[in-house]
Amino acid sequence: MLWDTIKNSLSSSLSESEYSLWIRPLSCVQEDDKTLQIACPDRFFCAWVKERYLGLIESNLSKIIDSPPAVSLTVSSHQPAPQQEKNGSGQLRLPGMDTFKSTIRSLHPAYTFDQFLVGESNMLARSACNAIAAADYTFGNNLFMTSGTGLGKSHLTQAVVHQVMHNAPRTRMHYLTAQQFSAEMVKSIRSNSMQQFSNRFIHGCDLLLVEDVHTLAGKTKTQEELNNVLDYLIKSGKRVIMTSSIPARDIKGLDEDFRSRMTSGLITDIEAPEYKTRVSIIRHKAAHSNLNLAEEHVHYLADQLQGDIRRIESALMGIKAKASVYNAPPDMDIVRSVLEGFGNLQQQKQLNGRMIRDIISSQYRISVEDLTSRSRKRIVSFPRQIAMYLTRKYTGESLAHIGNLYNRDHSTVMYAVKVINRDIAQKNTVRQQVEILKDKLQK
Ligand SMILES: Nc1ncnc2c1ncn2[C@@H]1O[C@H](COP(=O)(O)OP(=O)(O)OP(=O)(O)O)[C@@H](O)[C@H]1O
Repeated sequence: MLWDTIKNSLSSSLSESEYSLWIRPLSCVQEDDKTLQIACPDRFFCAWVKERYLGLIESNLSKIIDSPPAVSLTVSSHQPAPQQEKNGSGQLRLPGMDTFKSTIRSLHPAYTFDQFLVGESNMLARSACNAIAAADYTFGNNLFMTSGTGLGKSHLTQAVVHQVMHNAPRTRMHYLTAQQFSAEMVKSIRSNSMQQFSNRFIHGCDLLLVEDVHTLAGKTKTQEELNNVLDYLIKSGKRVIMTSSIPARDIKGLDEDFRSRMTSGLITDIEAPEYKTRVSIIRHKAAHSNLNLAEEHVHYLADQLQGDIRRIESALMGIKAKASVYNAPPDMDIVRSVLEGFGNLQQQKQLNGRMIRDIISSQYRISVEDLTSRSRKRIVSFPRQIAMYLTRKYTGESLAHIGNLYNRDHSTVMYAVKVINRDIAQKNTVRQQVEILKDKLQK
């Protein structure tokens, strides 16, 4: 009862997506007239709810009860049971019917949800993948995930495969790259077995995961075939995840029908991890490889290595190797000498929020005072939103930090990023302006 009342009031104070994402999956395991025990689906979820929503839940509870609120969060002890055939395939198999086995390209054993560090930059992608793995349709049944290189697309995609193999081993999964799909299709055409090829993906698939779909640019026949497969799978409620290093709207040489089908579900962009997440990634990866790094080194690396997480991994390997050659714990000299090998550090370091603010100020001929003022005039608010969007995209600065540069809070930055993303998708003028500014920043 208490929990229902609190949920009702949260549903009116939070946005629909926030409510569905973070509150709906919670369940109340115990309540009396002054305490609530709430179960979250997993550890990550628990930590997130604790940080973001526990205060809100407690303040709602204190409005209903007289004593100080006592809310505890636990991880649900109810692990999803391995899915049965019915959940896995969505169809019963009759004797004699083709059983279509899964095809799974090789998996990295560490690309699991547990090993994936979460921050604002990848939170939505992680939650959506988790939902798809659990056959939970909160985010729909198909997902298009984009990011720059080394930001976790393959890691998350493989985490889904690992989890499904563990929890619902009878699910018929096809996990492959777009190039592999294309090569297999060509082989089938040559061997006159296109019908079997189509059947395997259309009738023998509960979960399709295709990586690097941007490589299909210009491959008309493969696009046509994959389009048919997607059409069937999406309409029949099967699950699909696709990844691309380029946003779908920017992939050249794509059939428009195919582009629109690929992006008919949730589109999520993983951004470069913000400073706090980089620190967690460095700590986690160092601990995993038995590398003892002082906090000073962790923060130095987080400051220097923005973007591509492979660079962090490579730096840690280098530090470990050098430390073992010198038979000494890593010190700042070792850390620095390893980073010297990462050529464009300097360039990355130069690009920061202040610099972007100055560029926007000169491009739009608006003073920094106006950009940081309370003015909501379009002539000021639009460049400000563009500046926030570009800072988010091209630096690892946190939402709060970017907000500070403009005397705003983190939610204003989130809103700006959302508005500009939407405008880029819908308005040519905005897309062109952003392209021109991106060029300037890259120079
Ligand atoms: N959030 C994260 N937490 C921990 N490790 C991560 C995270 N994101 C990425 N990584 C690690 O970074 C490396 C690169 O990630 P991944 O291969 O998934 O990137 P990608 O986006 O698929 O890149 P590409 O587009 O180049 O294929 C992997 O070793 C992965 O484990």
